[in-house]
Amino acid sequence: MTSAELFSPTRVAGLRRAMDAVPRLGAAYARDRNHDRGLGAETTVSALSPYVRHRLITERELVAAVIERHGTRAPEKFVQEVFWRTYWKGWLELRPGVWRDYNADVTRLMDDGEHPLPVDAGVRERYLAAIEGRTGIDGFDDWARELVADGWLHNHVRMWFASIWIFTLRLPWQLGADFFLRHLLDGDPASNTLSWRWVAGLQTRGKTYQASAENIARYTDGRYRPRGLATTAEALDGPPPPPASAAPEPRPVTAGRALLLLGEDDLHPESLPLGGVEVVGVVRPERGAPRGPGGAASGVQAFQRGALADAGQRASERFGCAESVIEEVTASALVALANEHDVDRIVTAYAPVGYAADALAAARAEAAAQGVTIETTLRGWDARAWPHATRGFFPFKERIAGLVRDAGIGA
Ligand SMILES: Cc1cc2nc3c(=O)[nH]c(=O)nc-3n(C[C@H](O)[C@H](O)[C@H](O)COP(=O)(O)OP(=O)(O)OC[C@H]3O[C@@H](n4cnc5c(N)ncnc54)[C@H](O)[C@@H]3O)c2cc1C
Repeated sequence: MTSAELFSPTRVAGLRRAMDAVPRLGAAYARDRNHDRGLGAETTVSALSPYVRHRLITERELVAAVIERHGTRAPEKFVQEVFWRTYWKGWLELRPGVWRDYNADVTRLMDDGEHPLPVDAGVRERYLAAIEGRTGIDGFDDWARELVADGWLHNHVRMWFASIWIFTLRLPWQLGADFFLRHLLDGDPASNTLSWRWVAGLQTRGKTYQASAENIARYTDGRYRPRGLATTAEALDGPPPPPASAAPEPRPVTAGRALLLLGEDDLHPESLPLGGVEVVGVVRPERGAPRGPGGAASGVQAFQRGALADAGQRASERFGCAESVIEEVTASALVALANEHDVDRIVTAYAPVGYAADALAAARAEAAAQGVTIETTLRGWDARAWPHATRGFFPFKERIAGLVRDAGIGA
């Protein structure tokens, strides 16, 4: 099956998958989630990440659905996993320099060809063997091919893959993160970059993740038992993470007529906090953000485009106005549409650190110079959680029950 058959890029498809998954996301999830049984009926996890990543389904509605079904105790593990996503997003939001450094590293390590390859000839050979599934390492080669074909991997597989990439194949972690980001339908600047850093021992300083043949055999129900894996996993060297900056403040958007711009990070415009905004037109880019110098894989591009189109249609129905499609987010395209609709304001969901936010920031500065303001609106879910992503996940975890309550869930 192709990624398009496995993951249809619509909210309805996401909701259907969620309805099937929710009964399994209580005690069964806590017990079985580390086993990789692949995608399909036997999956031990939700496989909802492409939908959650683009907010075709919001974290809030997913957590609310599992708590409504199971109560608060049984789905604790699942709720925590959803909050890992929120935590990583907050952590990177408070330290955008880590994202800039990662991008600079990828640019430095790759040549500037149409299909970029590592500059270093020795790395290039091993890199190609790894991404084409030709290393001879049991499991790893199948996972590389699965990632390219399906656009999704189980969490445990991602951990083993990253660990083997870094400690057995001795490839730069940034190139593995880039390979993941370009091929995962859920490819996310925060969850991906910071998980790779975590495996490498850069995130929790000195603490690495070491894949072992026994662990892989156990959690793949004996399907794989790779030989020759690195027997040590010494943390990589790197600068300590910068101190946390201030979290973005939620500000009410100015009431009145405005265009609503959709972005691929938040595709549930129906639940955006829009206060007194009167949406007079919906704007969406035709394609999603690039995902690195090599661009997003074709399956990812198709998912991004489909998800944007799905949200555009819903928004246009919800707000009762026409939708305009622009090629990509640029000031010239947005200012022209603002003039056409006789408005000087465009409202959009807050774009978290990543490629889409970079494009938005550039367009915002240029549009302002031409008299069109782009205002962002931050969801309460992020606004309440991100300020707590200053240290490790464990202190953050203590806040989860309160954050769930503050989101009005289980009340
Ligand atoms: C090296 C590596 C790279 C990763 N890259 C990404 C990425 O680019 N995008 C991404 O969304 N996740 C990433 N993850 C986290 C995690 O593997 C996926 O979110 C998860 O496998 C998605 O499958 P699921 O929907 O079945 O998750 P479930 O177990 O069903 O969890 C439900 C939801 O919680 C969130 N979630 C669960 N586990 C994590 C986690 N460890 N970190 C962050 N969020 C989590 C996801 O939104 C997920 O859809 C990465 C993990 C590793 C180890």
